[in-house]
Amino acid sequence: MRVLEIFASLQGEGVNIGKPAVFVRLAGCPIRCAYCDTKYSWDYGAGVEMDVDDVVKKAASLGVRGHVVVTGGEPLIWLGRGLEDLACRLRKLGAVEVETSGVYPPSAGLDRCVDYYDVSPKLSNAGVKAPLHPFYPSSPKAWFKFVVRDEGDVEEAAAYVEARGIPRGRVFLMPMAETPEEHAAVLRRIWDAALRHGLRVTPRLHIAAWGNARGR
Ligand SMILES: C[S@@+](CC[C@H](N)C(=O)[O-])C[C@H]1O[C@@H](n2cnc3c(N)ncnc32)[C@H](O)[C@@H]1O
Ligand SMILES: Nc1nc2[nH]cc(C(=O)O)c2c(=O)[nH]1
Ligand code: SF4
Ligand SMILES: [Mg+2]
Repeated sequence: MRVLEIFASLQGEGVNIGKPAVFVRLAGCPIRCAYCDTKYSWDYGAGVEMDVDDVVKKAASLGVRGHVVVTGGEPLIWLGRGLEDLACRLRKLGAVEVETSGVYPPSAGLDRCVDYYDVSPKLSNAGVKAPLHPFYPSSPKAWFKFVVRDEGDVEEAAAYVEARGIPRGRVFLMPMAETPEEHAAVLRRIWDAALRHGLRVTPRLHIAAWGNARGR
């Protein structure tokens, strides 16, 4: 598989926010959201070719235990091409969380080895067609992060959750931001709308601390 980076950091977003974790970022994404903060991951040939063995060895060598995040790009493009084996073997380091757009359902083999799906369904602010697969609203392992930049986006997220039967207790709103300044400004802009709709907000810890720096 093509691997962009393997690093240790704090999980910056979502249900596992704040946990020390090893991140494995796989290359390739066909979805191409307007706001994507990881555009360098889109190219299928980005990064370096590594076999699962080497990825697990490198991840283990960072010394962090307890939590692993597999992200991208869109990591599920690697279904049937090493992703299942990778997730199952990373589990010896800790709980496995997969960051995904939710467009592709997991295989049974992947689902066996994933502890959390951190799903980020795409609203109109992404400017792309990326329908959420119905697997996720009914998976007890799925949590949802909606990227929002203003009150209109919060309204759209609330309607989306209602329409797809996504359990509200598994939903977060997340500010669209790549700098600490934007992050604070967007939080202030969505704050009251989140309250009105009774939806939980996740900050982006790494953005607040470092901006959109690679390896953080
Ligand atoms: C780079 S994506 C990789 C995983 C997968 N492709 C996805 O979209 O969920 C990781 C997370 O970053 C979020 N994200 C990307 N760009 C962002 C931005 N500018 N502001 C806030 N969140 C962003 C995505 O929505 C997703 O939750
Ligand atoms: N600290 C940190 N937490 C993250 N959670 C999800 C990330 C991602 O890019 O998928 C990410 C990231 O890039 N950095
Ligand atoms: S699906 Fe994820 S990686 Fe792909 S463009 Fe959207 S935010 Fe970026
Ligand atoms: Mg990121």
